[in-house]
Amino acid sequence: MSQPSHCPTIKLNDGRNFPVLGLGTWKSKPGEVEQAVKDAIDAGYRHIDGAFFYDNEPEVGKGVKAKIAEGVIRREDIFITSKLWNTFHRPDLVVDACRQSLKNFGLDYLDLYLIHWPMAYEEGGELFPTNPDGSVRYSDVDFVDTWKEMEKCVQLGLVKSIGVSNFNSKQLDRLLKSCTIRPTVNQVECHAYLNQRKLIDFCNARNIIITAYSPLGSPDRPWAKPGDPNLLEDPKVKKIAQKYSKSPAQVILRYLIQNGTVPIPKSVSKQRIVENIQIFDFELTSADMDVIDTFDCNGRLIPQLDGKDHPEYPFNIDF
Ligand SMILES: NC(=O)C1=CN([C@@H]2O[C@H](COP(=O)(O)OP(=O)(O)OC[C@H]3O[C@@H](n4cnc5c(N)ncnc54)[C@H](OP(=O)(O)O)[C@@H]3O)[C@@H](O)[C@H]2O)C=CC1
Ligand SMILES: O=C1CO[C@H](CO)[C@@H](O)[C@@H]1O
Repeated sequence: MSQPSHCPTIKLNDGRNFPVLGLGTWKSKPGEVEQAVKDAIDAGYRHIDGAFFYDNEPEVGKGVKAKIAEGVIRREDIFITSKLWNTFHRPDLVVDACRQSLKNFGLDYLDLYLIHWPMAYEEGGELFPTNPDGSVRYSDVDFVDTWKEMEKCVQLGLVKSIGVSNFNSKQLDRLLKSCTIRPTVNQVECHAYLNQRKLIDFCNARNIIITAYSPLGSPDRPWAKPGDPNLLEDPKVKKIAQKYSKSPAQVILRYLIQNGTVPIPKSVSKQRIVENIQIFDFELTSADMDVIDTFDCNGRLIPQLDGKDHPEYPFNIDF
């Protein structure tokens, strides 16, 4: 392999360094994700985005530990994120859920632990507890109470930083009013079709970093239909890419970086993993940024419709 790329970091509001690009792992299967993690570390990635829900934490952990054993990285060189799933929001379940993710990875601390969604689902059974009519059974646990236990995970030394995912501005404001430890990150869907300008400004003003999930438009999302718009095939993106001798994915990721967000593209292909980190050697002009800005169309691809009737469903307001 060629020389690994160097990935810059930004500071979280708790003073820790956060690599500005990470490897996504949703849909990366056991059997392929361990190698993907190893390839990513060899390519220079120092940030892996995981979640209990992705059902692959043991394999992700194997990849990380193999690279530590080889001496390529030390534990403190890599930033590992996991997320608390919706069925574990009840305060008595949070610390144990965190310990379970640690056990899955085979690690003794996480760098970042996020509340995956603001909605709580009924505890104690399947990840999507369903009624006979297919609707999900909700729980009325308040995420503010869940957050207190996230803070406990920090106090216990299980995690270094905590944050949220899929929270809207109102939910963040409510959390900020009652927290002791402020959320460092809000991980949300963010790409050129949903550029999240207002939420980015809102979070920046409160020193919260936006992690951009589905940054490439999640072309492998299970519900994608033939004919759905594909960001990577957009002729305007292709034209910009040609100008810089870069790929459409590299242009799209660079756009997100220049917007101050932290993209976490998923790939299990070594070639694309390498490609996706080769974005720190060029800069899009403001004219090219403006062209990509015009794509914004509230094009939400991950609507989590099973939660849509929950009082804390985050996508019923502007941002
Ligand atoms: N907090 C949350 O609720 C959510 C978090 N996430 C996180 O964000 C990550 C990324 O989002 P995700 O939805 O997976 O989608 P992405 O936008 O990262 O797209 C992934 C898809 O793009 C392909 N791809 C990757 N690189 C390239 C490239 N250079 N050129 C062409 N195709 C490419 C991948 O294929 P291949 O693998 O074959 O290369 C895969 O099909 C997730 O994996 C997860 O970690 C995602 C959704 C929700
Ligand atoms: O991270 C995620 C990946 O996609 C899932 C299916 O919609 C989401 O529930 C989850 O937020």
